[in-house]
Amino acid sequence: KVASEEVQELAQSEIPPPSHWHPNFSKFNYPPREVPEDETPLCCLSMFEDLGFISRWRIKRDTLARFILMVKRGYRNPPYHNWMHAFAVAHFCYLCIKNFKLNEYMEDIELFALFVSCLCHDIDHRGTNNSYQVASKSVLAALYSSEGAVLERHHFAQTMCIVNTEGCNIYENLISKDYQHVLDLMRDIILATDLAHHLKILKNIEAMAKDKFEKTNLKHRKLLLCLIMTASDLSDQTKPWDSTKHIAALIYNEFFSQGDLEKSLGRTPPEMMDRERARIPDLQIGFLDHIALPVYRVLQDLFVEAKVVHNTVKENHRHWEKICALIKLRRGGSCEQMSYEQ
Ligand SMILES: COc1ccc(Cl)c(-c2nnc3c(C)nc4ccc(C(=O)NCC(C)C)cc4n23)c1
Ligand SMILES: [Mg+2]
Ligand SMILES: [Zn+2]
Repeated sequence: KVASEEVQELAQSEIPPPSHWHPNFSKFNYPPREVPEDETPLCCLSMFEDLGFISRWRIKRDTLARFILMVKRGYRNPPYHNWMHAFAVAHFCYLCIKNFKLNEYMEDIELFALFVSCLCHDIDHRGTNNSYQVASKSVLAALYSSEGAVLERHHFAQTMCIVNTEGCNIYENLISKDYQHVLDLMRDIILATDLAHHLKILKNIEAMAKDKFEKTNLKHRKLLLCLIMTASDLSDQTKPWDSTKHIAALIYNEFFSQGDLEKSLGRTPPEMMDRERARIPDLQIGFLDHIALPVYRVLQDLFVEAKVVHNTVKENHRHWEKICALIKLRRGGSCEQMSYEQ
């Protein structure tokens, strides 16, 4: 599924240092979506190299090149859940590993599994959510609906297909104990990207942040892996307003397309997916209040370096509040759908 010339070209390219991409590439305010899509595979190599994974895990260059290109090819092109989302998620994870010095909190193999899971966590996403899989009786629902986390199980299954593809197994030089461990870790981490799972363990994460984090405590390390995964998955909210506003447009473009599909099935979509009923600023304020802010608040409780990240999310929340106030003001006048230009 990936042309060998493309693999050879990537495998033989010199791996640029992080500064090649931007002076702030390793800082939290750098927006990874600025990297041109056709340069993202080489940028992934820069991150693998900078994190020391290539030498630590004896990854062959052409295997890594083929793996990255296969993962990139494994994504479809819905408005939001495409390769650039996965690349942005992996970049935020890279920032956390470097800026929080996660190697002092986690084992090397856990960080390796986490970073690779970020790249793979939404593979073959169709732009529709778990409840739509069940409602539409999709093949994925037939396969996985009894256990829940339908999409996430599929993302993991697709990832395993790539790992098991000739010439793509980046884990081929791990000793067998580590090999099994890294696959188990990827399964747990990718399944943890289901927001329902995150909401289930958030209290435990907050309790862990109140206590002293114990590196020797496997439960603490598992909770931290899930927290960094979710914080990375939502990290578009930690970037400057212009980027966040653009992401909201992509997300609701995807949500409203699902709503249209649900209507064509004769069903009533939830309000947030119904283009006739959704009020995006209100929905975004709700998402930030109930999902995003608690994630970056507890991240800041654990890592003082996350303060700047939490502050940016709060600033984006204020932007949505201002838009809401403007709409209410205007509603006094005409109620035309206004553009959210700030
Ligand atoms: C971590 O897994 C996911 C999976 C899918 C998505 Cl789209 C997201 C995600 N990433 N950014 C966003 C933004 C900016 N707004 C969102 C508004 C609502 C929801 C949503 O699913 N609400 C359902 C309720 C049961 C929580 C998700 C949103 N979201 C994250
Ligand atoms: Mg997902
Ligand atoms: Zn995602």
